Amino acid sequence: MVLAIRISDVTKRYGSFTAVDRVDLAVEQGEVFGFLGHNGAGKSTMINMLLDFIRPTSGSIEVFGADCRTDGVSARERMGVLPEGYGVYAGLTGRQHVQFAMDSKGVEGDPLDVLDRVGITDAADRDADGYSKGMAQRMVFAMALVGEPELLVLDEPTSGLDPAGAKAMRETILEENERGATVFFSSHILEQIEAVADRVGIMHHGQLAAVDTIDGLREKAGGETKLIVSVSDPDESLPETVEGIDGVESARINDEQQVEVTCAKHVKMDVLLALNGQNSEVLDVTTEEPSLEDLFVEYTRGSE
Ligand SMILES: Nc1ncnc2c1ncn2[C@@H]1O[C@H](COP(=O)(O)OP(=O)(O)OP(=O)(O)O)[C@@H](O)[C@H]1O
Repeated sequence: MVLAIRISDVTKRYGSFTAVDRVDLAVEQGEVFGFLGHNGAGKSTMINMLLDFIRPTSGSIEVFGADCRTDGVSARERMGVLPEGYGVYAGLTGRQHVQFAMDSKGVEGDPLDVLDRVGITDAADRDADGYSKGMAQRMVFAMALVGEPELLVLDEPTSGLDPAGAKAMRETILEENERGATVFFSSHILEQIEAVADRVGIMHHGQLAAVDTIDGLREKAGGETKLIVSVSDPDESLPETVEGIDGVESARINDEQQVEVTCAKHVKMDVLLALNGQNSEVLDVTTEEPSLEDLFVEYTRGSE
């Protein structure tokens, strides 16, 4: 199958400053791909090259096999776009904005249906220039949804949205994906990406520091897990009992008198057996996987 996006050895320099540094990335059709990075990591620069708003210094980008530079029109026809720093046309209502998107894509229908999906039908006939940031963001998202695009490219789609708006946006992203759309979206908000993305790319200082599924990133970041074990007799010597096991990084008694053990996933049973074998009995166990935030810190640590 043709890839939805193929980014090949792309670099973007501004004078002597390298904003995007030799990025290679392939996004399959049907994926929700999250593009994660701190402010200034190079996410928007990469997305703007994908949209042919700016040109790479070197390398190439294809969307559904069409080169973004030489065949940008056929690439753009299949995309719905929520760019960073979009403009709202003063004097046009939300309904007229969506109608404009429909006309330019040759799509029939009622703009209100699309505005309804983003929750701003009440404001459909108000001048969009007076919209709040979140409302304008929703309207531009509605414009991106017009015509059931095969690829949605969304730059920080949840910025400016309240929590309910961000949740609705995530649900719409998943609905779009279910109908078959590929979604490529950037964010510096980890939870937004963790909630919907099949795979994640972490940008750091212009480079793609890691690309994987969230589970895969967890594995690569050490595959460690935290066990929180309630025992019948939480003796101070219990941590020492498990600390000697190969694969255990640390163990301690926490404030709730539980034994907290950070260890490789494959030694979980050894830890439990050791805790059960002494003068105490294991009563309950919970595990905590590292969050995407932990992984993000792990991948970007030490090179600030
Ligand atoms: N036109 C430009 N001229 C010079 N430097 C630029 C230009 N555009 C972007 N940069 C620099 O490139 C780097 C990457 O910027 P970019 O906007 O891609 O980051 P980002 O990851 O999208 O950040 P944010 O989350 O803040 O939007 C930044 O250091 C930025 O200052």
